[in-house]
Amino acid sequence: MLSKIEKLKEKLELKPEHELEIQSYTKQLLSQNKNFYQQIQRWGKRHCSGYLLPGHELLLDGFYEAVIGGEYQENLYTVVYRQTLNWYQLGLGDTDAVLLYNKVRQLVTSYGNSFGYSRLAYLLNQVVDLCISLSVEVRTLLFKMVHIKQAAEYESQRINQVFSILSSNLPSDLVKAYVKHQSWKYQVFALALGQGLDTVVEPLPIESCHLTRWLKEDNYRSVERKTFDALHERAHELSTIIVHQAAEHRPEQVSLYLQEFEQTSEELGRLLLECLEKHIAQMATHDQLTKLLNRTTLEAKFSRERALAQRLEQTLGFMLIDIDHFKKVNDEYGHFVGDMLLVEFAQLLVQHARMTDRVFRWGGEEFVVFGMLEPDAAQGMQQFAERIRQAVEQAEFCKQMKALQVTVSVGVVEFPASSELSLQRVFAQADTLLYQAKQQGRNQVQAAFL
Ligand SMILES: Nc1nc2c(ncn2[C@@H]2O[C@H](COP(=O)(O)OP(=O)(O)OP(=O)(O)O)[C@@H](O)[C@H]2O)c(=O)[nH]1
Repeated sequence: MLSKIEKLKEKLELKPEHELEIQSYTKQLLSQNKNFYQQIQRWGKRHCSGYLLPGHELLLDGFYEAVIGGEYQENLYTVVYRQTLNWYQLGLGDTDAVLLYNKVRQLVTSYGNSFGYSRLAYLLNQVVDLCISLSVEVRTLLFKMVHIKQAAEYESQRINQVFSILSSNLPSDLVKAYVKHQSWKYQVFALALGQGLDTVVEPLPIESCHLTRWLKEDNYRSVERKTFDALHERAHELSTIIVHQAAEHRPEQVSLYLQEFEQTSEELGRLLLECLEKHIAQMATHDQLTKLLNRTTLEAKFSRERALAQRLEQTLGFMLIDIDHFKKVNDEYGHFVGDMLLVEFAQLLVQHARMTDRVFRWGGEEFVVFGMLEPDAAQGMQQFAERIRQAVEQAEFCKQMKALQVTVSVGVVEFPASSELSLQRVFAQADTLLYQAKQQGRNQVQAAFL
């Protein structure tokens, strides 16, 4: 595929043999006068001095070498880019740029003619046409980049605001990754736009990316990792290329890679958003510490389970479990150990529960388990509660820190689903039984059939 500069050269009929011709003239001139680039630069500055603002370079170093040197590949694009950027920063508009290029046109014409090379003057005029076309391209690109940079800045502010409201509920590494990604992007645009930055823009190394860290600890496994990792790696690869190209002032390359970067990050963003939605939905229905269902879902699950049990003419079992003297654990070993114990305790409950049982964290150190009983298992829930009581009694918790042993008190209620008992009623009964268990010395199960 032809590059933009190749296409422009074709349009302007600047052929490879013309470039060779210019090169051979330049060689001749250079052999006659070693300082001729500096000379023409001084000459140019004199001619264009009317446009010169104090302290500002109007025609950059390297510009004449690029124009007169005869090599019109990527380097000319880079030089014209820097030149256009320079004018853009000085506030010169399109008309000023054309006027300046006309000065350059006069300059190269008289330069060619003064050496008696009218053919060179003609060819260099084509090069000036090429520079003007490139400059127009660059200006269009600059406007586009300014626009995208503003959009990225705005997006970054918006994300910061939204996240500062939500962040206490969102995974902080994920939030940091989003914000870092956005601010990196507009810094790259700033770099490509030649704007001075307080800090050096570095590519984003994948190893230190917050997203990588978050993904490692993603408890929800909600992202399809193979696709996600490939996209994520490509985004970081692109960031290295883009920073490099931006520092080298290659706008065509920057915009090309940024386009791919945008597509990649949009796709990444889409996958992450899906994942966040799942996460937020999860937060509404699950306890964040133990990952068990929370009390807000208890009512709905209870009604559903009771309706199913009614259809099947089954008996339901409901138990309320409370860890004995849990306050002591917190007081003696701190909340961190207390939390760890709660997590391990929840895992123990899940391990012992049947597939059909529902396990909830009611709050604090209280848990609820309910489910249908096996048709022929009389007092099934009571036996199950007893098994749990024994398992807890024998278990050691928080082994990494300090092996702890605890006991539980349990209130168990069993009732036929047809009795249409409300959750409140069942819960109150289980709570009374739990209270009795505590009163009678803890580490025991109290049960009733309603
Ligand atoms: N670490 C930790 N502690 C919690 C959490 N939720 C509640 N607690 C603590 O659990 C303790 C419950 O104490 P109490 O209600 O007095 O009950 P207890 O010490 O277990 O005594 P009994 O129930 O009478 O055997 C309080 O100290 C709460 O601060 C939690 O999420 N993490």
